[in-house]
Amino acid sequence: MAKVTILGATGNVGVFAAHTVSEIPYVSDMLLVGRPGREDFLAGCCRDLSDSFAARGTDVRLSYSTSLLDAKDSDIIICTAGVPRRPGQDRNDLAFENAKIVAGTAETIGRISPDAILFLVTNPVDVMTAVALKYSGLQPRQIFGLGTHLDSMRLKSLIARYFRVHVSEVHTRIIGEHGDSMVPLWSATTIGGIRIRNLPTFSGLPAQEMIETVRTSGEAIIRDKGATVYGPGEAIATLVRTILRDENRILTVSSYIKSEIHGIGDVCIGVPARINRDGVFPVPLSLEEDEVVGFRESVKKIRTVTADVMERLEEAR
Ligand SMILES: NC(=O)C1=CN([C@@H]2O[C@H](COP(=O)(O)OP(=O)(O)OC[C@H]3O[C@@H](n4cnc5c(N)ncnc54)[C@H](O)[C@@H]3O)[C@@H](O)[C@H]2O)C=CC1
Ligand SMILES: O=C([O-])CC(=O)C(=O)O
Repeated sequence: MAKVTILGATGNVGVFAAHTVSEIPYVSDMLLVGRPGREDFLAGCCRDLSDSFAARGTDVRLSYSTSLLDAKDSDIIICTAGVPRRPGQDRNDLAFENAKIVAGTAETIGRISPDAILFLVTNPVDVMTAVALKYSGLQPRQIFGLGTHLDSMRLKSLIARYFRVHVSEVHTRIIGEHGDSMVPLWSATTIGGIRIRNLPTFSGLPAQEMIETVRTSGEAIIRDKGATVYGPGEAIATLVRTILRDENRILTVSSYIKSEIHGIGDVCIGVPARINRDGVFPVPLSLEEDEVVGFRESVKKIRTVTADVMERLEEAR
């Protein structure tokens, strides 16, 4: 049984993640952490969630706090704390402001919960994963970000609809930045176990259009309804379940790579990783030529933003 803590629990993503994560049978304790001044909202969330537990027969000890120190002894800490982008902004525009929040948070977590797995959702998520890794002092296997998992799910859904098959028949991945430079792996995309490129209908697939839809998906949802909630909330629960049930699933998350992909490394970025109770382990893989080129570009971009943020953080401290 496990204790899961959600930081930023008064936010759009945090509130819904509390609901999805509480459904996982291995979760015995859930702590919602918000900022001082938000006690009434947090208390209300706990009461509201408890009602849903009664309705569905869930047995989770639920509590809230405005002190990060109560996250002590957590098995998994999910960080959704930070500012979201507004319409017209890029995720990278949030980098420094959110890095300040994540760096301080990670330092405390490294001290009070050295065995925890720290799961970053805050954007820009690849950069936040690197900041958390540096400031927490935890092992790379203990730190990961939602990365391109949600993008991969968005593409999976578009492909399933195009071919009129159940989503479970589609396997696909997007690697690289959770952002504009993301790279779809058509070489690793299958439908019913058959490589998508071997299907006669592949030639008619509007691949570029699909990727553009995925790239702009978050922006479009934010423009229309203010925040992306259900997609990230369910994706968060999938990852928490994978860890707690020790499933060894291979999901595409932001993780520190040394040189696993064509010798490219020393960066936190979206890559396929084996995920289990011990954490997150990037899977070495070979890509096709055009995919390597795209991945290198994406790594270069993330490295630049990360280096800039790290430098500014050091100056500000
Ligand atoms: N990686 C991904 O796929 C996704 C990432 N996100 C990111 O998650 C983050 C949260 O998004 P929303 O819940 O929509 O935002 P929100 O504004 O609804 O909630 C933000 C939460 O962070 C807390 N917070 C803000 N500033 C803080 C500070 N200085 N110290 C401590 N806590 C602070 C707020 O109190 C609130 O609980 C954003 O950075 C957003 O871009 C959101 C959706 C998907
Ligand atoms: O687009 C955003 O800012 C939120 C996010 O990362 C997503 O839903 O993919």
